[in-house]
Amino acid sequence: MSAPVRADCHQPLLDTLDALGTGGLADLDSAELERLAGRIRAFLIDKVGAVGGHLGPNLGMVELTLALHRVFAGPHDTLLFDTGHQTYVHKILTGRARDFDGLRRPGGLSGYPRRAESAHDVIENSHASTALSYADGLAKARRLTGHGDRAVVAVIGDGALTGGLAFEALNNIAAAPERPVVIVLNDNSRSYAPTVGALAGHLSRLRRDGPRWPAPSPDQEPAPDPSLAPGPSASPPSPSPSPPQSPSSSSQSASPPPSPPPSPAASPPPSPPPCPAMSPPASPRNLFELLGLTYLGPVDGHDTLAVEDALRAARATRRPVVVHVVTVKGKGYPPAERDLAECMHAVGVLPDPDAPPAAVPEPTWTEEFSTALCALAARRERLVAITAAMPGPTGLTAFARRFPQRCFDVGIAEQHAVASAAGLALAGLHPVVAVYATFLGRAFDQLLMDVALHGLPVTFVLDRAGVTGPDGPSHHGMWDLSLLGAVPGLRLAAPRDAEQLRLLLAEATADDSGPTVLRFPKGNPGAPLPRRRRHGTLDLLHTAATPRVLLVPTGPLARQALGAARALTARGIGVTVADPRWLLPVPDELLELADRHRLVVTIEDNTRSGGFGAAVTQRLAATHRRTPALALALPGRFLAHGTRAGILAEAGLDTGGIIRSVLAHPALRAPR
Ligand SMILES: Cc1ncc(C[n+]2csc(CCOP(=O)(O)OP(=O)(O)O)c2C)c(N)n1
Ligand SMILES: CC(=O)[C@@H](O)[C@H](O)COP(=O)(O)O
Ligand SMILES: [Mg+2]
Repeated sequence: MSAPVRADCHQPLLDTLDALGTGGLADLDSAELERLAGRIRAFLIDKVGAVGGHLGPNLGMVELTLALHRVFAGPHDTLLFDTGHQTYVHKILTGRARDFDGLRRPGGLSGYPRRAESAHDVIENSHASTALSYADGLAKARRLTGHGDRAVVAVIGDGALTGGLAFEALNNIAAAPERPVVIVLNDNSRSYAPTVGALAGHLSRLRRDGPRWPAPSPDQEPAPDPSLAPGPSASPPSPSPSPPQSPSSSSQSASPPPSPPPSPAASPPPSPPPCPAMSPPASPRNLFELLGLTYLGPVDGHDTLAVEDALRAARATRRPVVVHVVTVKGKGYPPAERDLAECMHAVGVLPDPDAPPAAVPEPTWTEEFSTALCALAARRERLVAITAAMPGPTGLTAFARRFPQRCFDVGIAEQHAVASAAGLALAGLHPVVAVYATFLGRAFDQLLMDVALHGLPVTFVLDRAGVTGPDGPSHHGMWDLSLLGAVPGLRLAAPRDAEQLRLLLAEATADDSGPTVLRFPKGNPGAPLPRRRRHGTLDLLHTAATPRVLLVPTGPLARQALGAARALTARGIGVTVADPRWLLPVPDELLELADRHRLVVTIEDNTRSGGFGAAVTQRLAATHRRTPALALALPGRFLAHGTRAGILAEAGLDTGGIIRSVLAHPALRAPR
């Protein structure tokens, strides 16, 4: 899969990586490590800036990942990365530097770990807060299968640690002191925005007041906490290195673990220095020690050797241990470090500073939602909004600024977001839960049993519904219609353009009968799609004197349906395009309209199984209607990363695909 390497400024890095071969990384000295880190950082800025991706998170991971690969030898040892968006350096160190020109592009390098790319990659799911659970399972398996020598290491961000699943795992990991797990907490004090909640406060105090690893000498000032930086600055102070610390608890020397076999990325690490086996201190100093975990840190995450020292000590404890690593998101790239909103968490192609300013882009679906919600909230005081650590990406930033008391960021905690929305609704408010469609799956039980069971008025706004594209299989929002179609009392709408988004949001937030849902994709709504006329609750966008085919698109796929309708009409086939607006439950008028056509074609960017088309087919059958129905949908498999347009076309959901599917249907060949 390696792309042809451009003879470019990164050749020294590529040469260094080639020379490292099997395990040379561990042999580099401090100066060589610093030079390598600088080259990797420049590589990331250049390559990610050219194609887009998670620049901020990965700039913060350079030294930490170098230390990880110097101490642990994958794939014999297992390195798990929570969420996985911060694994570009891991990929560079495991032989994939030459593939970065194709990062997140069709057929190119995934932006997340991918087992097909490397034996060093494990968790492909980009949904946060799962890595500690994998680690718990792996540690149990290693013990049962006699592979206790293979380290289990889980890197989790401070944001992902706010997810409930992470605490479920901690509860289990900490209960088994005999099962070693190395938990590396990558604490940059941010999710997208600054991480919220009591845990964030606790970590902030640990960064500021906690013991350090290594402990500062008596004459050394404690390292400043980058998250406490006063404000925009050229480069928030990174935690300064501090000298080694002897652990606080009673200590006896522990025999160093056997050296693991070499891996392509790292030579067998030198046997760690003898290090005291640690047990929880008599007086726990933090949440982790209260649970019985060994805690090492905070350690300066940009001092490779200090991190390495802490990781070796952690490995030597042979216990479940947390290594608290303090990093700076966007480290080493001032535009990212100065981006106080999101530290360039996820960027598109960075603009060429010498190029003329680009034209003002048209509003996105997210921006249209943001504007519409603020307008409604100004009139309806009962409206409150909830986000799971994504105020910016879900369009709640403006709302939070205008109505700070009515906007709640609960951290990466979708289940809590939905259950707390039930609480807000019980008290007479109307919560709007803004969440990516793919992440709602995590809170389906709360939606079903805490909101719908009680018939509570909560509106879910699902951004990134359908095919998202570059973020790969666990980011496409392609299951919500299947899941939500099963929820009693739930109403779901899909706006086809910005005007419908405004109208449907107003209708949804005015409905207090139970849960309502709006779904729209990533990208821009495009030009308005006016209706020709109403038909009951349906908007007819295209009509025919002698209609034969009824096209029923979901939301913005109306644009593709209209293109197909015009082409089919030109071939003498009468086509009606009906936009139901409210897709679920399937409107009765749609069934009646079907009676007047030879074929009903539903078009949805949801998986075929249990989607909108399945619901229409079910209702046609249940009402004894004979009009054949054809469901055009996404295939029932995980879809690799690519472009949104390319994936939709491959699924036959573009104009040409719709035309081909209609013409191929036998109902069109039957006598008129
Ligand atoms: C369940 C879930 N909700 C939301 C997201 C979107 N998301 C991706 S990365 C991220 C922030 C992660 O913060 P942290 O774990 O601290 O990692 P960092 O980016 O700071 O390295 C979020 C909210 C997700 N991937 N999964
Ligand atoms: C890793 C993660 O879940 C998000 O950062 C995701 O990459 C956002 O993608 P968008 O570009 O669609 O906001
Ligand atoms: Mg973070």
